Amino acid sequence: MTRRVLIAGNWKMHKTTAEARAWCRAVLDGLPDPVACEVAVLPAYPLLPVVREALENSPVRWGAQDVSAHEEGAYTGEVAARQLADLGCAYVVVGHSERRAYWKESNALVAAKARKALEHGLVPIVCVGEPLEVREAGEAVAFTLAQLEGSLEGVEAPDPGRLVVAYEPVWAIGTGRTATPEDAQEMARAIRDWLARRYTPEFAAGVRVLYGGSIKPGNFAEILEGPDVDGGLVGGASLDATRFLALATAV
Ligand SMILES: O=C[C@H](O)COP(=O)(O)O
Repeated sequence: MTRRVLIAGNWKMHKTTAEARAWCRAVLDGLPDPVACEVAVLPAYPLLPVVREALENSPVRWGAQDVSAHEEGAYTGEVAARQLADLGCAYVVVGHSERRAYWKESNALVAAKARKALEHGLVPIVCVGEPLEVREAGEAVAFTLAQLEGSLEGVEAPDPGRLVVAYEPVWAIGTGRTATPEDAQEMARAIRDWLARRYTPEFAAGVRVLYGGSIKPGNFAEILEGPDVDGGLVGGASLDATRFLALATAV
């Protein structure tokens, strides 16, 4: 099964509405036609209407960085999957390591968010990855697969195109230190093998597995050489439209 490379830019807590508009304009102006990969941007919630307005009817899709596990109601500060769907979101990140670390999100909560996203037609980008001490202890694969198992508890995607897994080693996020292409491929392969056991080999063959952690134009092409690595979840290098475009053209 062919899997289309996905480059998703996670802006995290950056940009104003004016900056978001300028980024969208610059990316649309610079994007090759046709573009060889799928491109998406994941802004903070308040920027979604602006991004939607700028990107509607373009090849660039958009999504959110988190979602509530609740349907709707008295949950101050939460944003519902149906609200994201209403804003035209295609994707939503769940279980980013920053949310796991700073808001103590558990695997069970991440799985509930992924299920809620799917209920509303959003594609969850389920993030997993080990901290440095786990990698140094040689336990990275076992740790990450256990995290994945918990984060996909009860998650049944209707087809493989409706689920994305992002491997983001915690020690590589925002540090300038990237996993080697071999390490990224080893983990992506292990994730796919696990998906084949948990779902079916056909399903696993269609799920996109992204790498994330200090991706930049200079290292992306070699990371993508891993046959099981299907794209990138990009933080810092997605903020600047020119650098982001350089990633899209590296594919
Ligand atoms: O979601 C994106 C990741 O956290 C990677 O961030 P980074 O590219 O700034 O290391």
